[in-house]
Amino acid sequence: MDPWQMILALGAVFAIWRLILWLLPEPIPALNVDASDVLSVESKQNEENSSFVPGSGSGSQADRVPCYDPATMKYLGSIPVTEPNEVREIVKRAREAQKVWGRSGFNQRRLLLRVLLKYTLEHQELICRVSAKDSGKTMLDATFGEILTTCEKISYLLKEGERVLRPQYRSTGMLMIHKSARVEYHPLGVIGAIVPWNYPFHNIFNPMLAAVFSGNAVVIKVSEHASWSSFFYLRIIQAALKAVGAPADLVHVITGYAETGSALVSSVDKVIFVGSTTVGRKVMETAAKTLTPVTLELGGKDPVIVCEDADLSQVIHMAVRATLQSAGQNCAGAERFYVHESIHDQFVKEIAKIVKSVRVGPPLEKHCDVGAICMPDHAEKLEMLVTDAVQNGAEVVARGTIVSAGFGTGQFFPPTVLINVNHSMRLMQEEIFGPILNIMKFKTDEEAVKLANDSSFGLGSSVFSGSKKRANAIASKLYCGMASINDFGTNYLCQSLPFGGVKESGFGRFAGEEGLRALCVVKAVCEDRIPFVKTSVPKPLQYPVADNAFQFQESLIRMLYGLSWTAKLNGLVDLVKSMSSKKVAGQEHSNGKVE
Ligand SMILES: NC(=O)c1ccc[n+]([C@@H]2O[C@H](COP(=O)([O-])OP(=O)(O)OC[C@H]3O[C@@H](n4cnc5c(N)ncnc54)[C@H](O)[C@@H]3O)[C@@H](O)[C@H]2O)c1
Repeated sequence: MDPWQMILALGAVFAIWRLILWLLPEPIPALNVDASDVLSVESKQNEENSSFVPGSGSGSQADRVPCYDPATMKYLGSIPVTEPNEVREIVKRAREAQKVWGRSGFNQRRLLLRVLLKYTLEHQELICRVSAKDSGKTMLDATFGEILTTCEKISYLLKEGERVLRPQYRSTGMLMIHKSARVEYHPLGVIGAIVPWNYPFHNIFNPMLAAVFSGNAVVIKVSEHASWSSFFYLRIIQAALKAVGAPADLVHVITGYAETGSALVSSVDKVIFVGSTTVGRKVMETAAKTLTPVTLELGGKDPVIVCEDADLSQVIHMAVRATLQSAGQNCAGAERFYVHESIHDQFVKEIAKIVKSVRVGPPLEKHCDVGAICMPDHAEKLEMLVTDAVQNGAEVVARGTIVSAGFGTGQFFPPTVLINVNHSMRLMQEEIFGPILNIMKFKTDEEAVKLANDSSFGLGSSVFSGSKKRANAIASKLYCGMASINDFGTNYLCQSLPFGGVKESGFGRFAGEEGLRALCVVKAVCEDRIPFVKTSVPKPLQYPVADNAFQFQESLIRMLYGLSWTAKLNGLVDLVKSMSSKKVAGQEHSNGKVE
């Protein structure tokens, strides 16, 4: 065999080996996560059957967070509050862990995500059941908001995360043509995430996945209204960290109230706050003291515009899911429907028919379409908003049925359809966060845009029309962070897209390239591109500067930025002249005297 044949044969063996490696699935460790505490709650509850009365009874002290199932009001136990000094200690530990993790390669980070994906896929039912117990949602709502969203996020990070975080080369322009310019994305350090209760699993996994993939540590403050599930979900993450050899202190979950959240804001390198506008303002105030950067993902009042040429058979079902998913407790839920007057009655009739058939109740005990309202007293607030609207001229055209009798004393609100609403009503101004479908008529596209923009929020939006051109034209005029054309909420399932709002819906973006890079120190780096070519200070500009230094600089600027070739040429001629001038290089000043 001659040397060339040898090289070719070796090349072929190597290529086949790589192909086999590529075809064989990478072994992914299976996790052994202890779920005995969350699983045993049900049998314990059946024995004790203890109901929880908010503000009283076991575990309602300030140093414990009482937990209960909002669909049955059965007591689940209590979780200790993380005190501010403990928060600072936890952040310190996370900081040490991050120093190690920050040096990890993308292969290890991807393996961590694959391990988590495998566990999630194999334990969908358990994860959803635990979430349903803690937040009162149905298993179906949990598969959408907890599992589907999390799997999509992992899938995006696996496919595109490394590309997004790799150094990005930028143009230099004529002036710096001898340079190479790039942006590097380095981990910020410790990310603090303060999250609400509406999706207990996803709200922990969402910031955690992005933070650890970008090389950060993360400390997540969960809501006092969904703390019970958090330690089980944390155990999944801890088991995954261990399986891939990552530091145990990389991810923490803390529990408690405002004081705990405040302590986190002032200890970390960046805060992702997901919650109400009122608390978002407080978080920003605290962050201002330490100049901690914040991303605020706040409330919404998303409009849905339905034009007369829309496919009604599609829109109807979309509209109901957009309002009833998780009993309407979604930041980007449909809160205002603007329907063209020519199809208004038909739209209302079909929506009303569906909503009348909807059953509301404890989702783990009875077959229901809609689960509980998580926050105590919120069902009463929803009823009060409906009453206020009716007193001001609105009409209730349909309500769902509560089927909870005999199955618990949970917090339920029947899905409600209202027409004849207007913007003077509280229900069209405030974030509802419940299963209420408000429908208003519009005549022209301009009117629809005006109505949709008449809100203090600006998170998501939807436009339905048979004409894509028309729908896009309307969507482009909406002042908000996200728009779905002929669909609802799909932006969040395209994890390549940034998620976030304007006005009282907050600022900064989560998800997508923007969200991932927002967890990084964005470092601009400039270096020589051509070997042996360096920047040197031209003679006239060296200290002590020449008398004609200004003329030199002025000619240079004209040469570089002149608006025509003749102007550039003129600049060049003057530049050469100024260089050859006798007054170059501060010769008159060389004795150091001022003349
Ligand atoms: N835009 C989004 O991505 C998004 C997603 C989900 C929910 N939300 C919004 O969340 C709200 C519902 O959730 P919620 O009722 O749990 O919100 P919330 O604002 O009452 O609480 C959110 C979190 O902030 C903590 N907190 C309270 N006071 C604090 C303080 N002073 N400093 C620091 N942290 C503090 C809470 O303990 C909780 O963990 C709705 O307005 C909804 O629109 C927004």
